[in-house]
Amino acid sequence: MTVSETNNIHIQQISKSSYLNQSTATPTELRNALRLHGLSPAKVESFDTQKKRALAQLRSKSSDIEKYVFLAWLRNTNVRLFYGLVSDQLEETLPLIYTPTVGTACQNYSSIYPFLAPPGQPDGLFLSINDLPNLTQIIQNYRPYPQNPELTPQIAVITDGSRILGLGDLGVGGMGIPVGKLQLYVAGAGVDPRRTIPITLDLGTNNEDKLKDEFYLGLRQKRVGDDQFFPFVDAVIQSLTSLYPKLLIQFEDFSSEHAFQLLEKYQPTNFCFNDDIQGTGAVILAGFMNAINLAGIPAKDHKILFFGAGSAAVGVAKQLAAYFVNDHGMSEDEAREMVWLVDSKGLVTLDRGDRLAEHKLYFARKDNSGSQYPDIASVIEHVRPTALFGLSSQAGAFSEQVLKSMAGLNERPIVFPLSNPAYQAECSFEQAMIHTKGKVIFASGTAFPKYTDPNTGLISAPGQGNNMYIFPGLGLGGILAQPDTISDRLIYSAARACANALTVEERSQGLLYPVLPRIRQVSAEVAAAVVAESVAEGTARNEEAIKLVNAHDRSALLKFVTSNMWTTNEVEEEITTFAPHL
Ligand SMILES: NC(=O)C1=CN([C@@H]2O[C@H](COP(=O)(O)OP(=O)(O)OC[C@H]3O[C@@H](n4cnc5c(N)ncnc54)[C@H](OP(=O)(O)O)[C@@H]3O)[C@@H](O)[C@H]2O)C=CC1
Ligand SMILES: CC(=O)C(=O)O
Ligand SMILES: [Mg+2]
Repeated sequence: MTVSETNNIHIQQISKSSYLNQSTATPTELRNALRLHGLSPAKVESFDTQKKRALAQLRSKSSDIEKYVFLAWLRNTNVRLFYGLVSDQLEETLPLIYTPTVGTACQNYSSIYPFLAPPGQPDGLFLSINDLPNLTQIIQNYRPYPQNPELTPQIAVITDGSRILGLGDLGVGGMGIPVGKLQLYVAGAGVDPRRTIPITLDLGTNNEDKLKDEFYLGLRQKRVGDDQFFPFVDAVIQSLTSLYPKLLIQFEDFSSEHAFQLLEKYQPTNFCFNDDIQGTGAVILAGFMNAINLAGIPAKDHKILFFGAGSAAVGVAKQLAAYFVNDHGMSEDEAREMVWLVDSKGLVTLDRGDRLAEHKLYFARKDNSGSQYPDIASVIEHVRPTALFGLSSQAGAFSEQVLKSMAGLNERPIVFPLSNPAYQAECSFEQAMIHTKGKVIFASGTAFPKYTDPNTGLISAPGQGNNMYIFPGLGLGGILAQPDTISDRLIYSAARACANALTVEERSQGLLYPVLPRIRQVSAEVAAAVVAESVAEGTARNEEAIKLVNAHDRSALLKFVTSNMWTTNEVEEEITTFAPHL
């Protein structure tokens, strides 16, 4: 092929590239040099004008799902404009690309799918059980940015759609979650969007409504059994890691038993973590560290009740137990006894008479003297908790009576209804404020509006205890340090960094988590802590990172992290490489 033929291919690719094409903001000289002239109207506008128009269009949509579709289309046609808009308007756009709207998008995924992405611009990578013989080839088909074949993927978020937020089994509709999480990696931690792969494994669905839906786009069959599930996941992991040896894999929204089994299997040997178990564990530990300062009760005097005993609850419980051991000198048994779990049958005890799932055994109580506590009210009376965490997907489970009981037992009750999306939360911020007379220390999984006290006019802001404050920074730290595995120590360091990321002003406002517009700073702190811990435990392989950590220069380490964060400016820099004479 001649040089001019190669250039022609590049030029055609640029005009079609969602990454490089800046549309109406492309300067005239570039339009001429790259033969883009005439492919958009004559006016050359600024990036700010483009963002202003996009925001106006976004706001003109009448429903959140229309806004989701619009934003997905924008991301799949103009990456720079999408991330520019999202970064400028995080508080407005995050609830659209992430929880709560992503939940609605997953529920309706098969109906909206054709409108999310133009042909040839995949929304993510779909791997079905029937693809087993050709996985390696199919994974390589995922090339949304073909003009940069050397940009190997750095992070994959993988789901099988079996437990999407608190909405259950949504089959291939689960794709919205890896897509949403990876957008947070980019917007929240500056991972290069071209180096991310959202993956949904299609192993069937047990959702009868989906199986009956004529538009459902996944395999129309029940989920495969464990005899096929585990070998298939294994084949996917093997193919991914043989193609991309440095790829970090984030497991997301697998049903709880599979989530624990996959983590147990892959954590010791593979570069991976489970967001629902470890990411949630770390973010709630961070919020709890800050909450106990507000509650004014020594850590050792807390009694922590979990409503829900799945991957998220047990993940958080384990992280809290590690905190009591590491930071408060408790023995493992003492730390374990700080925790009570409630599942759909009531307080989890060893002698309840049913066969407990493996992941519940560690925290199952044996001090119940044969008594059983079948509902939340009786458990609260029995335990007298200082902190109540909801990870049950049972909307409204923290009733007026429950909230009043918590307020009766505690000067400052800690109540975290963490289930997603908002309408699955165990209570709202408003309910918590009203029924505890404003005493509550609160965080929820999905953001709730601020509460204005009708008598005093005082405005209170709720915390958002969502793993989004951990996984982007944890992933970036992992990518930068390059250990072979993500150890428990790295997760713990992420939690501590997140807790410490509050500014003096945020602390004085009684916040548990930093405000959302600071998510990149938080991710930088988390990533720096992960890099430092990786060096300390001797697993980091990035020489520059090792040198910086060993020099004990925190600001240099933070600078190293932030200088590795992708920004929309990189698009402008890259496109000019195609016209070096300009
Ligand atoms: N804020 C955040 O960052 C995160 C929030 N989450 C949210 O946590 C929730 C749970 O996730 P996960 O643990 O993976 O899901 P699971 O479905 O595995 O767990 C749900 C748990 O709730 C229990 N439960 C169900 N109904 C009741 C009831 N009526 N009374 C008491 N307990 C009940 C279940 O009991 P049983 O075991 O008996 O079935 C199970 O233990 C989801 O809504 C998810 O969105 C998850 C990750 C992160
Ligand atoms: C936030 C999240 O990961 C979940 O709800 O599953
Ligand atoms: Mg999740």
